[in-house]
Amino acid sequence: MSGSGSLEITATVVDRDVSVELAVPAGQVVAVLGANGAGKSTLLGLLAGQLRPDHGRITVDGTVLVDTDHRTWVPAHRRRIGLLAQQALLFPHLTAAANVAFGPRSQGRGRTDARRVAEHWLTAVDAGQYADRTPDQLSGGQAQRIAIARALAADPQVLLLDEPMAALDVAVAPAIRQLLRRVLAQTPRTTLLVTHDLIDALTLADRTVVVEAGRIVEDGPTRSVLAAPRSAFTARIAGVNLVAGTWTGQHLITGGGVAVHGTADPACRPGDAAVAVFSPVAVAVYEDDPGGSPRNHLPAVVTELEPRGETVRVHTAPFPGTSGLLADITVAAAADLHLQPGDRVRIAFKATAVTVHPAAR
Ligand SMILES: Nc1ncnc2c1ncn2[C@@H]1O[C@H](COP(=O)(O)OP(=O)(O)OP(=O)(O)O)[C@@H](O)[C@H]1O
Repeated sequence: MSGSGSLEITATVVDRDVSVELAVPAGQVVAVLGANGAGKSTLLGLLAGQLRPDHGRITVDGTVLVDTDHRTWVPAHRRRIGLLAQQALLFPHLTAAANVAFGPRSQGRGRTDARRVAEHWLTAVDAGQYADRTPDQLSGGQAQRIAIARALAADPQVLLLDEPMAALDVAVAPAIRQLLRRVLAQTPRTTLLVTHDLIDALTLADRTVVVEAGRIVEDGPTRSVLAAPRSAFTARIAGVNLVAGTWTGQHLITGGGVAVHGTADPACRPGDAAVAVFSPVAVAVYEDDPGGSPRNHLPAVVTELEPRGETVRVHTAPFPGTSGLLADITVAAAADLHLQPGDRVRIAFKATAVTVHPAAR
């Protein structure tokens, strides 16, 4: 299998007011975040060949797929770009195995060879037992596994995932997320993942771009974008506390030796890079050691007090593993503590308010 390719796109779609420019090195997984109507699907549609830009150029590994200046247009079926949508969209009359073998067959592989590729990917997505079922005999989660196998069996240079967990039952989504994480780690593949879910971005993506009103307005390592949001959209979904470290089996430990206790995603294994996520609302601020000793309490230095209506957001100084923690406390509590930037405080948060997730590479 030849694997992934580097991607470059510059494109404008005038009537949608979308104008994007993005370069993705081979093998990188990029989360694409943005509000409804921001232009995420338009970006995927341009790459998949469902939509023509008014102006633009798209290349994969230097091969030109679209170039409006030279009237170059490679149709969707001749691009090695796989698209996985919210719905599995399997061919209803074909078995799961035949659905997965479809890509290799249409690329000219023989029946036996295509069948072998299909078996490999069905096993990779833990769906070997469904090989002979037709889509009407599969649950939503099972069908999405088959759709992932079908997308990967075609060995795309670029994989486009359009909210692949959004249509699934909340109970099934974590298993599919874990599966995507596993298959993307086994064979690095240039991937664009459209999602509304912070945890998808944190656990699957090396890099996050945020689209707002048809433009890419933020671009950077996922944790930095989420920890220091600059656009209104990211501020709404992010503004969370993130602490990066290593999962020991009992807790997360930062590079500086700070332990954070929380509920770990079952995919976390001892020794793995991990990230603890918790809301500023769950964080309390004390002058001294809090009594009753919540599991997590740390020394911190106040850097900024940000009034937010009924609450005050307390920003604290960075330490290894985090760009600084946030605490949302009441105005009365902030007044009682006489908080000032530069104050040394203790911050505390319950382990039950913290979730720990495997971190993207
Ligand atoms: N088929 C279409 N024809 C014309 N305009 C469209 C079409 N689809 C989307 N648009 C417009 O293009 C802009 C970008 O929409 P797009 O669907 O790419 O956003 P999105 O970020 O994917 O949103 P969502 O999260 O709701 O899927 C919006 O202004 C939208 O109204």
